Amino acid sequence: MPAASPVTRGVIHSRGYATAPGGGSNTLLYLLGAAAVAGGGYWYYSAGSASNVGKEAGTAAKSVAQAVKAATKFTPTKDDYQKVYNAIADILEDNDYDDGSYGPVLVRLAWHSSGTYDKNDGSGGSNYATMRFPSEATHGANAGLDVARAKIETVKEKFPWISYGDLWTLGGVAAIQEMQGPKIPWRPGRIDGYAKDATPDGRLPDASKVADHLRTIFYRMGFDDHAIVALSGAHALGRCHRNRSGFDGPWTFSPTTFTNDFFTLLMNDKWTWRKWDGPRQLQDKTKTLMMLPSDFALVQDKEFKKWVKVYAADQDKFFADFSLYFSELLELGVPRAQFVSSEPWIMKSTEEQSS
Ligand code: HEM
Repeated sequence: MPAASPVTRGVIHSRGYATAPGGGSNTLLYLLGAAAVAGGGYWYYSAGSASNVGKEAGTAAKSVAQAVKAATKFTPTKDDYQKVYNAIADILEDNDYDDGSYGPVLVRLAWHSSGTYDKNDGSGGSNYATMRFPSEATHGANAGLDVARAKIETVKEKFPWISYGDLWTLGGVAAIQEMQGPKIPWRPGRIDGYAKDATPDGRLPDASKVADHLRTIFYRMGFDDHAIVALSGAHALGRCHRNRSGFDGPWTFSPTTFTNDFFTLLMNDKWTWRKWDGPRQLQDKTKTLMMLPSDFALVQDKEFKKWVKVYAADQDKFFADFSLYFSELLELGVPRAQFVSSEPWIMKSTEEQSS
């Protein structure tokens, strides 16, 4: 257990919003407050996807009215969040998309919406779902995540009371669990912020860079070397897309199942630089799989490599550590007081529910 994780538990980075979304008198107060500024601002209940940016004040006021009505009537319970989880699980599989699942790109959405956190000033993180705003959605690192946001918007339509921050992070949780990964402790409480909360470009890692850069980026979030390696194991899932990052191909032969294959392949395969017209990346001997320069840095750096070896040899250990760090990642930037529960919840997988 990576008990010494540096992401300090219990630190509250309050940004001045005293509300628990989805219910209670705090929420109502917040809603009414927001109604007062609806003309000028963004509203956490309204459909705040990037395409809606700049909607008329009248629409915002209408959304506010609906939200006030909803909030006075409805306080979501854990069961309600489980229903959202199930609805996300329902939209994952699609044989016409990539390797047959939206799971990997939803994991990437959850990670990119959280990994903007800066522990030095408490800005960024999953709280305000600021990737809804063009100023953040257009960051190079977020290329392609419009696909994930549009897909999960179909769930938001069914459960309009959930905040985008909660929805996107729950999307990552559901995707990992449904793709046979570990349980990811999660709890709701994020609220949707405003365009002014959007983070500057450059907070997410650059795949063409190596160990020093990874440390700069992840230490800023409050993570350590151990966490960097564990979290990178998510690259067992999904693939790179030429029209998104410029890189190309999957990391493993089972990109829709969560495994420790990223580490076993990294340790045991022979990786050579691919000769092509794209950005520098490595390929395996079958020329099917790829590694990014930043992935390869994990076996070039002695400290990182220690953990790569551990995870290549022990999938259970990887699952346990990944679960802890991913759960922490998804809570970055959220004031403790906002969470509706003092402890994270374990959401049931669809498999468990059917057995
Ligand atoms: C360590 C630094 C990291 C770098 C430099 C990096 C870089 C990238 C790049 C370039 C892509 C390809 C995007 C595309 O072309 O579609 C990608 C995809 C992905 N990343 Fe990372 N990543 C990092 C860490 C993480 C972490 C911490 C997670 C989650 C815990 C993660 C999860 C994913 C997933 C699941 C995909 C596949 C998305 C898809 O199939 O559409 N990555 N990453």
